[in-house]
Amino acid sequence: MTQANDKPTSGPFEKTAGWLDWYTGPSQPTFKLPAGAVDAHCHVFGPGAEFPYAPERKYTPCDASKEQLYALRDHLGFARNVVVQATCHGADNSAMVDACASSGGKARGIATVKRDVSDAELQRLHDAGVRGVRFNFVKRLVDFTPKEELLEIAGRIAKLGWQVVIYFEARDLPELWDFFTALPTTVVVDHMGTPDVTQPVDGPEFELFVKFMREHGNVWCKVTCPERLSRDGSAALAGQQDPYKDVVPFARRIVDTFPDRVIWGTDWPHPNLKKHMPDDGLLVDFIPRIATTPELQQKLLVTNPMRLYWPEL
Ligand SMILES: O=C(O)/C=C(\CC(=O)C(=O)O)C(=O)O
Repeated sequence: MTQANDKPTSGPFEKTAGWLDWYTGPSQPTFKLPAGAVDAHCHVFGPGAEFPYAPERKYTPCDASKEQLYALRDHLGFARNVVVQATCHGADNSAMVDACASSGGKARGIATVKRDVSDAELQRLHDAGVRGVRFNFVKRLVDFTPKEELLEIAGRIAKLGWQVVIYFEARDLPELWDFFTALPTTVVVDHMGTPDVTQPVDGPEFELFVKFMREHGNVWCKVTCPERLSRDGSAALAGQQDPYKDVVPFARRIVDTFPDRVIWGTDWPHPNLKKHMPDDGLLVDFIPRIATTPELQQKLLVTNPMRLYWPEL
């Protein structure tokens, strides 16, 4: 049986130089997740031998299979996953769809689609558990797609009741504002809009993000990725119970201000981290530092993601 500490493999592909593999042997979290908790942002990679990486990809990861993801889910104490299509698979959603389809209803997916996707394919994705598309504006990950093409896709998926997940860098929010605020769906922002956490939490950059959420009730936020955003050097490793201190004020502000529009996820297998790979057990222990009461934790981990991804339950 696959365990959460199985070793990563890379199949027929050669990993990007300097690639950090996901952490094996994650610790048992001290924080006990509420029953029914959802890991609302994670990925599967390949395995490349079965689901080849896309020719247009900007990085080649180590494999991170559905079995390994679900072993981690069980180890950490989550009940469900939302599997987000990663750019290394381009618009070929096969690995993500396969993960959802074989989860016994415990996983939903976020896909990448192109303008030429057929209605039949959208319906097939829906039937497999897909509930949204991701628009990625992070320049190191994707080539530019014209906004009118994305708006056309958003209009079509809105009819299925899907959401749009947006991934962008904070400095690009002013330029993307008009486009984001024109989206006709629920909009879910990855990683708090990737703030520069060396700036003040009430400085102009993060104020703009808070204004974006305050003025647009359809905008939700993943308070994820302290390990990606942190600049203070304290990692969730070796039993460290107080890592990523510089990210805490940002995440806590969003959770306190918009408790009904926040969700959380591991971001396993943590693509493209450069300095360290976190122990996912310790990442779970980060949650009570940003959602500081049982009520906030219940909303963040259960009520909110269930409303977004399993509204029928
Ligand atoms: O886990 C994430 O969200 C982050 C990624 C990879 C990614 O999103 C992708 O490949 O689509 C990143 O910042 O490199």
